[in-house]
Amino acid sequence: MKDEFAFINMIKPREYKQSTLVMGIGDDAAVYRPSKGMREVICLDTMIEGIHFTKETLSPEQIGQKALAINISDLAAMGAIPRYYLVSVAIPSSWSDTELKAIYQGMSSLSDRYEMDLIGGDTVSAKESLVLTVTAIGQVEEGVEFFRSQAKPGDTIFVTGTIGSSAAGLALLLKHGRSGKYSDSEKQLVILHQEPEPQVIAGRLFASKCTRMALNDISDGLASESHEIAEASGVSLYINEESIPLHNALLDTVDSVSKRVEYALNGGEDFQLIGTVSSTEFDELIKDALKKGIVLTPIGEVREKAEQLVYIVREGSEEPLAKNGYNHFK
Ligand SMILES: Nc1ncnc2c1ncn2[C@@H]1O[C@H](COP(=O)(O)OP(=O)(O)O)[C@@H](O)[C@H]1O
Ligand SMILES: Cc1ncc(C[n+]2csc(CCOP(=O)(O)OP(=O)(O)O)c2C)c(N)n1
Ligand SMILES: [Mg+2]
Ligand SMILES: [Mg+2]
Ligand SMILES: [Mg+2]
Repeated sequence: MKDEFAFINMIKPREYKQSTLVMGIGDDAAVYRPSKGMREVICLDTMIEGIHFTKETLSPEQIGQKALAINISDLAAMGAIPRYYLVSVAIPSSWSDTELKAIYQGMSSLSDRYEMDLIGGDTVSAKESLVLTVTAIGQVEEGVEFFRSQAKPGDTIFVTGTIGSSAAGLALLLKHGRSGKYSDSEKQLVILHQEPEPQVIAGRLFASKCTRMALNDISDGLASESHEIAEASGVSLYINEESIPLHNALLDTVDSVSKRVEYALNGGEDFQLIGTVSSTEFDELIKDALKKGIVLTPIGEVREKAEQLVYIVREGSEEPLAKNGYNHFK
């Protein structure tokens, strides 16, 4: 990196997509007009070299794409429409201009698909690891409140898509690296780790159909996210182990049933959504989702608060499920 300002000039968008933008990159701060009847939704997640990725697990494009995707995923879990994002990058000398450009290309290819604009950020040097922080801004209609605290006894617990693939893909990448030789199924798992698709269409469908829903995106694993819902709502969640949807590629690749379940419950980074909603609404929702190509799977039910927050139901017997999963300081 020769010059901070030349870098900013290089990554600066040539044009913006959002009509509410007043000032993008190039002033002290960005300015946009809020939209009537909508609430602003804002979140931030960081990815650090060595913790969230290495040069062996993700390509530079994938690092950028994933850093934005995990933030869009948090917006999706609030039912929001993605609009804007800001990027902070701390760059060590071990990263070339070409790699950095590719990181931004990864972000912009994803943001193009969601019509999001890059409207600001920060560029600093770092000693050892690359640190990439994305702030994402979205909007949701007044009244849509998909908070973790909204689960009620009798609700159906569901997930979008399949769970556990990302962790299985990561295990492969940590062993063989990005240029390892993979079977077709293994390759699918690797891609699911590297290029998660945030569930915006599902979030927006829920926002259009549901009045009350507890919703969370799965970054730390099903066990951890279900604990967050149970805790915030003051209820207990009962999850049927056999109902957890697994990708065919996971079934093909991992023989051990307990390993598959371990990936799904504690692996994390699937960036699918876990929700709870009244069972009558769920019956309608599952059909509406399918019309949009989204598969919702019921995986259990919410009950009155019991001794433990989350139970796993295996062959009819209920056992407490530990809040194991990704935890930065454990
Ligand atoms: N260092 C921090 N300072 C302020 N708020 C934080 C910090 N870290 C996390 N949070 C907030 O704590 C909540 C939970 O964070 P986190 O578990 O990272 O959420 P998620 O899994 O959805 O990304 C969020 O509201 C987040 O904004
Ligand atoms: C090299 C490498 N090692 C381990 C992991 C696994 N991993 C890192 S962070 C994480 C959980 C999600 O990250 P976090 O910062 O907790 O996101 P948040 O919950 O805030 O959305 C997982 C499963 C990885 N992706 N890459
Ligand atoms: Mg976070
Ligand atoms: Mg997150
Ligand atoms: Mg986390």
